Amino acid sequence: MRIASVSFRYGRRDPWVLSDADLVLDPGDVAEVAGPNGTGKSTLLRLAAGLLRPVRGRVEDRPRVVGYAPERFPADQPFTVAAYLRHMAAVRRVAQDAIGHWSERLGMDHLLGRDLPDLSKGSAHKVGLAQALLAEPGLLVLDEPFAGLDAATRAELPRIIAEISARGGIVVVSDHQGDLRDFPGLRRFEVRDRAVRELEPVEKAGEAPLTVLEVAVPAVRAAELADRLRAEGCTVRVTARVAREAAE
Ligand SMILES: Nc1ncnc2c1ncn2[C@@H]1O[C@H](COP(=O)(O)OP(=O)(O)OP(=O)(O)O)[C@@H](O)[C@H]1O
Repeated sequence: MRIASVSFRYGRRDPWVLSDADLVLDPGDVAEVAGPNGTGKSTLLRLAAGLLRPVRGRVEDRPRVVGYAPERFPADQPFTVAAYLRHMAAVRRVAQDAIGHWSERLGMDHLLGRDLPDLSKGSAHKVGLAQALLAEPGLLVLDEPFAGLDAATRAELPRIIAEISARGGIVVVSDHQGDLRDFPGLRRFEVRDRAVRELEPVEKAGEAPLTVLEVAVPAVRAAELADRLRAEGCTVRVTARVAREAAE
């Protein structure tokens, strides 16, 4: 699948989020999309999934069945989890057994009878994942899938991604927390300055000896810098604020 010279802005008066962005993904690829906050990761993912149309450029050879799980599942809908998933299975022409399969794997059997608006953020997120997985997607797009997940589901998700990749599916994940960093063969991309560029594979970076660098930065810049360094493949630990004199 190819994102070919894609430019996108949300409205005529809005700034370009992406400009002439290119990305080629092959069957079986698992791609992590990183980048500082607000640079366009979610936008790129929605363009890849076909939920947004490029203003310029094209998305070519997108697999026919696409699963997309948004960063925030819109839980404000008057259904139970089971009714919602039954509806999604019907829309996607998937056998209803798929619901039981995915609800078990995602540890959400106990949620099936609950009303969507009553779910916690993490539980709603699982519903978003389940609906994305129902139809055996050839392209699975997950926006921050690990955020708010319990430990068991966090551990299960890379296994699910590996299975989709093994049958030739493409998986695109924005992963702010780096949960997929150890995923074998992971391709890493960064969205920055309206472009998409591929980063070094983690294995290569992992072969080099490590140095621990202590850096004190103004508190307001900490999150952005930490994100940027994580996108570069560094391990970042943010510690408490210190008084300026102590830092010097
Ligand atoms: N529906 C929208 N309408 C107008 N502008 C939008 C819309 N969605 C996103 N934007 C803008 O597009 C830019 C890219 O947003 P996007 O959500 O793709 O970034 P992101 O890298 O995923 O951010 P984050 O890390 O915070 O999730 C931002 O400036 C954002 O304000």
